Amino acid sequence: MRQVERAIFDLRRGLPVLVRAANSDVLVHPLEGCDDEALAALHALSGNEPALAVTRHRLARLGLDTADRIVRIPLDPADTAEEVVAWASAEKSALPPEITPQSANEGTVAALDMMRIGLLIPAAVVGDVSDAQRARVETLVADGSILAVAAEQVDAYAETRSNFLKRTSDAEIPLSHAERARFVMFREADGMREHIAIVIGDPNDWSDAVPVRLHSACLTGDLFGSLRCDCGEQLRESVRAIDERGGGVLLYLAQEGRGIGLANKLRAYTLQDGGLDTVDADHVLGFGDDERTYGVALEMLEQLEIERIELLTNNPEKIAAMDQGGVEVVNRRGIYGKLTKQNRRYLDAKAKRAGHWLEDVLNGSEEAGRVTALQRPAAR
Ligand SMILES: Nc1nc2c(ncn2[C@@H]2O[C@H](COP(=O)(O)OP(=O)(O)OP(=O)(O)O)[C@@H](O)[C@H]2O)c(=O)[nH]1
Ligand SMILES: [Zn+2]
Repeated sequence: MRQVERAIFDLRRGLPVLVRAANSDVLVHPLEGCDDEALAALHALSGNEPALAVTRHRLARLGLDTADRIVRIPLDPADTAEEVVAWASAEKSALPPEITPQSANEGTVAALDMMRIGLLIPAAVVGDVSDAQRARVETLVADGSILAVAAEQVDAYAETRSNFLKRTSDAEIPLSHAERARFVMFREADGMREHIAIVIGDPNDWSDAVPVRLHSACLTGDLFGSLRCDCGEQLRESVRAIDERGGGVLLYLAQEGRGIGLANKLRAYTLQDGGLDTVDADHVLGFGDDERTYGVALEMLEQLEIERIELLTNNPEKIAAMDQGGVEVVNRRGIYGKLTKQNRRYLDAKAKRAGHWLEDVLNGSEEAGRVTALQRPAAR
């Protein structure tokens, strides 16, 4: 497991790693930091012509469909790094017609899984190690110049990494909107991410269906009051609403940018400034509509012994995730930020593309910045 974490760390630093797999060992260079020199080095060291590995979301942006999760686009020695980076992440980009994407081998799939876990753009240049180059590559692995990791270790890591949340510490933190608040900190097993449960009030006094907010981190909105989204107001209003309802829990989840990370969210914002909506911008970078999963939230609720909830959300996916995880959503409560000229397009896309219940905000009939008094049954 530690080897996988080291490999992700190297990829984040822009260094190549070797992924060992049954059919072929694969040398991987992350897209970020990929220049002509890196391309040439990968070609020379692997002994094979490199390929560009991308997700099916990215391939769709290039106008091609695939049933595979990850594909490889074969590269030619004449292709420049600039072209390769554009095929992987530029808004307007097309592959030369003679290029046909191929299924990705096991090592390549593992490589892209590491990119996603490391919150990098999910794309890489990869080269299968030839028999002629094997000894040279092994020398570099043996002397520590290149880190090697097994594809099956990556699979195991991706499946179990968020299991076994460790409760690390907690403290009373009176908040302006909820004086009786306790921050309870959890750390994922691999130590990479931390999540916080803000426990409001006394659990003994909570109503049978505990008011709960699952809040995905948004540094720009939560902390700086960005007008591009509604997160900051939703956060503060949730705290106030939970307190008003006799207490409950806000889970502050380390899922910045719907799970793509802050660096990629900023890239997505720049793409949106060029005209794309929030979902299409993520697709351009190779991500799906929403990269979040809620296993961590379910585990936190389990550790807090919460089984029945009133969920503060406008997002049907969150209700579905709780249902599937065995937490009963007895009721849903809408929670809205202010409609601004800067966030209208974002909220509109959330409603149209992801089915969020935001029609009252968008048509102006909902009082801005407040939690609604509406008691809508959970949509199932
Ligand atoms: N990728 C991406 N993420 C964004 C964008 N705008 C906001 N976000 C992120 O979207 C997430 C919003 O999270 P939440 O407030 O939990 O929720 P939601 O899915 O809108 O659902 P509810 O607020 O519960 O209705 C945060 O992680 C933000 O950082 C964007 O344009 N692109
Ligand atoms: Zn936000």
